[in-house]
Amino acid sequence: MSGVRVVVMGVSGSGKSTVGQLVAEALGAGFVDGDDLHPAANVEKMRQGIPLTDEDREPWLRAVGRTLADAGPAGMVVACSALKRAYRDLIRSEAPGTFFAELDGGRDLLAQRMIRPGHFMPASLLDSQLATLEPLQPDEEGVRLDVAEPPADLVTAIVADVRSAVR
Ligand SMILES: Nc1ncnc2c1ncn2[C@@H]1O[C@H](COP(=O)(O)OP(=O)(O)OP(=O)(O)O)[C@@H](O)[C@H]1O
Ligand SMILES: O=C(O)[C@H](O)[C@@H](O)[C@H](O)[C@H](O)CO
Repeated sequence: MSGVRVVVMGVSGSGKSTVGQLVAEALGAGFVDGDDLHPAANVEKMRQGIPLTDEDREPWLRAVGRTLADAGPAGMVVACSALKRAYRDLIRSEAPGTFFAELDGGRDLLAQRMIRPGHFMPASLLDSQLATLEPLQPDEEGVRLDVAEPPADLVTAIVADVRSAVR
């Protein structure tokens, strides 16, 4: 039997790695940071300040979906931007039933949170991330939350929603 499948999604700096890890701990599930599944060429492109294309993201999204699908009974949480509806459809095609927790915030707050010494993602890519983002739609299983809230509150809300969705 497969366990819960959760993607914590949002643009760069929205907190998906931070919150995703805590959600995984709270659910007793595994955690993978989607950034670790990117082909090296994608990371290099982002480091150079060049936005990824749909074609760049396709193999990566499949890897995200397979990571969710291959999880054991404990389940899996993946932090993945999953910016477009089509990207989430691709993930769901590999891992049906995936729950998406979207972290949304205003541009200024996100820009502040992208200032992380040593991180490959330059803050200059925030506008293309926001332009690409297609928020979760009403027919998609998931929840949208405001990243101005403290991580612990976001985790409590996501865990409650995931539990009621899989019940
Ligand atoms: N809810 C929050 N409240 C305050 N600070 C937060 C919150 N969530 C994340 N942060 C901080 O914001 C920064 C960005 O968070 P994080 O790296 O988790 O984002 P991300 O979406 O995974 O970004 P990326 O995809 O670019 O790696 C980090 O310094 C993190 O500690
Ligand atoms: O789809 C994308 O453009 C990428 O996944 C980015 O969102 C980054 O990987 C991530 O946010 C790193 O900071």
